[in-house]
Amino acid sequence: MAGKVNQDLLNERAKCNFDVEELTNLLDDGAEQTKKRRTLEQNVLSIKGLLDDVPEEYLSHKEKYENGLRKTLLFCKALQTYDKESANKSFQENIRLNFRNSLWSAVTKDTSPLLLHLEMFMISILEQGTEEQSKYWGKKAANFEIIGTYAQTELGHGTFIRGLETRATYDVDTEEFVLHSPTITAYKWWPGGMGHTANHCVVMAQLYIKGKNYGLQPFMVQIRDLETHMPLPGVKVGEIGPKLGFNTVNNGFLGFDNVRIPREWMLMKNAQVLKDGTYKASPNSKLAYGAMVYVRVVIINSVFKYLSRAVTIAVRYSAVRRQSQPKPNAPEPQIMDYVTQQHKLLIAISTSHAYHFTVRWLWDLYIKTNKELKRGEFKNLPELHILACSMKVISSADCTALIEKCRLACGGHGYMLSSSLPLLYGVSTATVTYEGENTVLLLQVARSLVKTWEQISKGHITVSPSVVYLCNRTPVPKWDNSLEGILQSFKRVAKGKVSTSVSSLDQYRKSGLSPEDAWNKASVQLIAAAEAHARVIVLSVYKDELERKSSTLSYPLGTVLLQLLELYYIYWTLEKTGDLLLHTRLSEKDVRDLQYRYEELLEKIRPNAVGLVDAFDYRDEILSSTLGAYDGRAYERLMEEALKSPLNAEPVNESFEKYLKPFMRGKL
Ligand SMILES: CCCCCCCCCCCCCCCCCCCCCC(=O)SCCNC(=O)CCNC(=O)[C@H](O)C(C)(C)COP(=O)(O)OP(=O)(O)OC[C@H]1O[C@@H](n2cnc3c(N)ncnc32)[C@H](O)[C@@H]1OP(=O)(O)O
Ligand SMILES: Cc1cc2nc3c(=O)[nH]c(=O)nc-3n(C[C@H](O)[C@H](O)[C@H](O)COP(=O)(O)OP(=O)(O)OC[C@H]3O[C@@H](n4cnc5c(N)ncnc54)[C@H](O)[C@@H]3O)c2cc1C
Repeated sequence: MAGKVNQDLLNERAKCNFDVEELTNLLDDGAEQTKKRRTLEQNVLSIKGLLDDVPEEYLSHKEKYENGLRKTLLFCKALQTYDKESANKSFQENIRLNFRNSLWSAVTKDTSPLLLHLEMFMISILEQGTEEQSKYWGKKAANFEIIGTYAQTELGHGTFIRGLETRATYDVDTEEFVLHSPTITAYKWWPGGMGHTANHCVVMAQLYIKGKNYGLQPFMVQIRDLETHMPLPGVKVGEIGPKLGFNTVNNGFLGFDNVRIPREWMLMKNAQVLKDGTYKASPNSKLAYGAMVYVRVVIINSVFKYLSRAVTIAVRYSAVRRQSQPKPNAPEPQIMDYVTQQHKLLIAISTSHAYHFTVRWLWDLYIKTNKELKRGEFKNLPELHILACSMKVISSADCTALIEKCRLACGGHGYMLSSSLPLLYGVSTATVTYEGENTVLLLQVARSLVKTWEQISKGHITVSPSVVYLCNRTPVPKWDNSLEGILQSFKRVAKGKVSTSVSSLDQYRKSGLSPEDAWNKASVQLIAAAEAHARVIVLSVYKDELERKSSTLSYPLGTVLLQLLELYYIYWTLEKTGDLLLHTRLSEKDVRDLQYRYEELLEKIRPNAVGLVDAFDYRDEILSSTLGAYDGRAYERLMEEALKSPLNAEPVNESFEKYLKPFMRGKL
């Protein structure tokens, strides 16, 4: 819909006092990347049939899947044509390069039935397979000769993976594994693309050799015929039905009735089963969980991008929306001028930046640790696991909550599917649950913090870099309002929470509770300690990484980015006042000062709000929102979308004659 740009948005853009392009380049990791991304977007999005004519919402469940798959495949083809550079790069190099790429979401808004193929299936092959297996399966998967998914969760168990029931029993005589689902609860449940898309999957199953259980291992299993796509004998496969989101992802169920696969189809980079049934253990049993660590890292990237899209929509809409008349005879203000609105939205911009920096830092750590694992060094694996858990939890929880805030900030129109905000919430809130439910992952983090605390108490002071602050024995200093001072205070809070939860745990143990019951009883405190630890990491990485970049930034951009960082720090200080009052020397006066500083920052950042979201540089096709388009013509777009409703195709719906009229006449 080409048209004049809304005057309020033009005014906002004129007010912006930094170079939007400079920020876009920073977020893209360089001007060259911005250029490449834009060219790719332009080329791909001009392909016919990639974007929907009829909004997806009006399609049936079945049609949504079919349409989602059709578009995904067109999209993959388009990438093969226009993204030749990626084809020559490794899977992991591409992940880093595509960190900024949200192009796929213009095409498959509610994600794609190939999502699991492209993410977990690929990474499992590359990280869990031997060199030979990785080459063989990796090539087939990359060329889409086979389509796969990752089948771990079962109807009965998702979190507790040691409790999974699917069995892979080794038959020495035939040198095969027999895959079997002994009960209904052993059915795989949830894998994306499993329903009707995948013909292969990596199945996590309990390995049995001569009656002995060797724990969970990954197996490549073909589930459908490559020619007819019919399920293979012994395979029961289907789709699990409509969900809050992910309705085009084709999540499925899968059961096995004694399905045989060759011995070589166990992914044997870590643990191995020899022909005669000899089991060679993995050097570290947790290496089988590697695909989960990887996905926890990339989730941070996806979730903050969902947030940056939501806040782009909400800020642009808040610039064009006018409401109420606080000053008599004055025009209605833009809702963005209400400080409560700024309070809702500006934190969403700084949170997007916080996770932008965090995920890059964590990805580099992931790559470094992975290289060490390849050399047989495992010492940094626990630290990576705990950081991935902490950051997955806090990013998914924060971003999802803020996306909902963005939706609410758009009032009634934010409730329209055409705003894209409900959809963004749907895909984002899934990240709170998948790849390790957040509470459960916080308990993993707490387990590690408690162990570290106990080691420190026993005098062992060589601890991982991220928890060094737990060793701090200095007395609590006077409150310091600088960013460094605030960071140190958050460390005091985390340390205090770890300390009190460990002493509660001890007390419960001493009172006669078993270690497990004591743990359960203290678990509310434990997850609060874990969350406080996660907050410390984000605060410190955001600050460190921005400061590292600051010498390369122009003064105006450096200033606005620093304001956003400060806003983030003060927002969380005010959110956590109770904790800070308990564990630091924060006073009532300090809180009042911080509140004023916060209000001052909102005022300073306000004129740049539209510039800041423009810098995320989402094309209208990617935002796909009636409220958030670049030209700000929200009302025209809302009307245009409403007219697409099939109900509006005829002035009188047949239900009038059938039901309403007889009912009105008392004849129904
Ligand atoms: C072309 C078109 C366009 C297409 C689009 C293009 C793409 C565009 C991109 C779009 C964006 C999308 C983004 C990607 C999304 C992908 C989708 C994913 C979907 C979701 C997939 C899933 O959802 S898939 C299932 C995940 N399901 C879990 O996630 C289970 C959680 N449950 C556990 O994970 C374990 O159950 C749990 C709790 C650890 C306990 O495990 P457990 O009982 O065995 O362990 P214990 O607690 O006993 O702990 C024993 C010791 O192991 C240590 N440890 C534990 N785990 C460890 C580990 N991983 N590494 C190292 N160490 C580990 C621990 O720290 C202890 O260490 P220590 O002894 O020293 O203390
Ligand atoms: C959209 C979506 C896509 C998914 N895709 C895939 C996929 O492709 N492949 C795949 O294998 N799986 C997939 N999953 C499954 C996902 O990984 C699991 O749902 C997730 O790990 C949570 O497990 P659960 O469903 O068993 O929840 P549960 O563990 O049953 O959680 C229910 C509640 O119990 C609590 N709880 C559980 N254990 C504990 C504990 N030890 N201590 C305290 N509280 C506890 C949780 O906090 C939660 O409140 C997907 C899920 C979703 C929603």
